Amino acid sequence: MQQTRLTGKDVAEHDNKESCWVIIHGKAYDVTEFLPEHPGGAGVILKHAGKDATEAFEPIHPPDTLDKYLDRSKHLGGVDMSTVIAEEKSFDPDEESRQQRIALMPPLGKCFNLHDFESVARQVMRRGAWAYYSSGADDEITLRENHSAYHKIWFRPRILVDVEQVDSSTSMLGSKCEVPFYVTATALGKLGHLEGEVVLTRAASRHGVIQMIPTLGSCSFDEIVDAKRGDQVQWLQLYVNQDREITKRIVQHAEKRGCKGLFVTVDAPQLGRREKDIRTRFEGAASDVQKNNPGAIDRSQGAARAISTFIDPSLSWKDIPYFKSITKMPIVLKGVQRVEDVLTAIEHGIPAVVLSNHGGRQLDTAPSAIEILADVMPELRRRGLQDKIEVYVDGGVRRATDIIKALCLGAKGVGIGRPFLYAMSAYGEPGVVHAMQLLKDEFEVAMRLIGARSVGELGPEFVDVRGLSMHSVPTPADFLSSDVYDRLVVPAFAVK
Ligand SMILES: Cc1cc2c(cc1C)[n+](S(=O)(=O)[O-])c1c(=O)[nH]c(=O)nc-1n2C[C@H](O)[C@H](O)[C@H](O)COP(=O)(O)O
Repeated sequence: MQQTRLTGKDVAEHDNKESCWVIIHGKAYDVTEFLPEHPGGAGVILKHAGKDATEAFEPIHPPDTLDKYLDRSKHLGGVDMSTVIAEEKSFDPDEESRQQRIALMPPLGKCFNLHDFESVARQVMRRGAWAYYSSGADDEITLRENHSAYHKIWFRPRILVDVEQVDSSTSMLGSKCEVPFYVTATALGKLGHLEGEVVLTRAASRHGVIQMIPTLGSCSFDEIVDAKRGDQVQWLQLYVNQDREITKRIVQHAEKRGCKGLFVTVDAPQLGRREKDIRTRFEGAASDVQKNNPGAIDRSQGAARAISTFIDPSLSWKDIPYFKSITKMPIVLKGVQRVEDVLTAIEHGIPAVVLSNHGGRQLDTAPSAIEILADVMPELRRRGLQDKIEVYVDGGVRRATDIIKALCLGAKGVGIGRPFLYAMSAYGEPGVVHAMQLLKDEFEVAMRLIGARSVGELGPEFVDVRGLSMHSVPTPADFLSSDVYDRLVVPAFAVK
């Protein structure tokens, strides 16, 4: 018997803290009891109480979230959407000018490097989305050091080597790949593009690039795996949940779906304070709540805090045997930041680490990954341990020369985050495909010019790192990346 469908009026009657219903994708849900548990605070839900909340829900939560985490008794059934009164969209001058910029944006062919995508994305993305993607922690010193550290390394090019054939292929975690870089895990892909992470999946498959699937994707894990083509390699990035049963379920499902590596993020017992994200979200959420309820400012500390309260801060070396007991996938520690921890990882039988500071989004004034790499590899060689572990780096990689410097210093591969997000947000899948092609083209030229024919030929003799550990030394003016850098701001005064 056809279940009677609710009307918009039925739902609209439940528009408060005592009884809060919302509509998501044409179905009604009673989220009253969930309000105090919502990581993003009750305010963001109450703003949509009694209404269609699909637009706000979409970029932050994979479609299967409610099926997975909201008790079935709270699923109220379908809503006759013809009876739902669409919310009046108040005039948003920001959105108006954003649409004008989109109409005037440069064609994709005018993007010649990864910075170009950052520059365009900053103009055409919604403010909150840009803030979430671009932000680093605190003063964003590490965010900027990640890229400028590469400018403290100089090449020692070799001449009169036959470089007619250049081969960029390599292997990472035992998987063959066309290029020595991969798409690293970045959350909330639908903030930048309606389709979210599957755009990165499809683009990566075009170039034989490995994709690391984020725990906090906007797309569900299965949507991202279903989007892969052929024998495309995917890894899983894991934020460890305080509920180890949930973690076990996620990991074993990823292994069953063919993931070739488990990247446990270890630099985020709590997500960092990214003030651009907080400032944008705070303005959005708090101003409304403050107006009608000054006492209860919405405490959503930006999207980052809103999505990460499940992460287990008690994670420690003691948990390594647990991970080995629940999966056969190689276990990689992502976010290692000192030599001693690489050595401890080897002692625990960990096959690979990612030297990373989370793109400068966690501990500000943590060193760049490339600087740590320059410490780690000589120490591993000194102890005869260089073949015991694969070392990856990520953070601030914007040129193929950055990738080559990392390979020369002993990295097995390089993760890239924001550039592919910006390319996706500004130009969709064609943008990401173009960004990857630009990197490939740059790689071929740079390899020829330093006199190397394959990734295997690269070594420390090709680089001079004497300037790397001097933090105060001014690096050459890097106009392109400083021009696209979105400076931090201070609180704005009201306009009379
Ligand atoms: C840019 C970005 C990075 C995130 C990211 C989201 C964004 C928008 N998120 S976050 O929401 O929690 O911070 C993740 C994440 O889900 N998990 C993770 O391990 N790293 C996350 N990272 C870090 C990422 O995996 C790389 O370490 C970092 O992006 C490399 O720096 P670049 O962006 O400069 O390439």
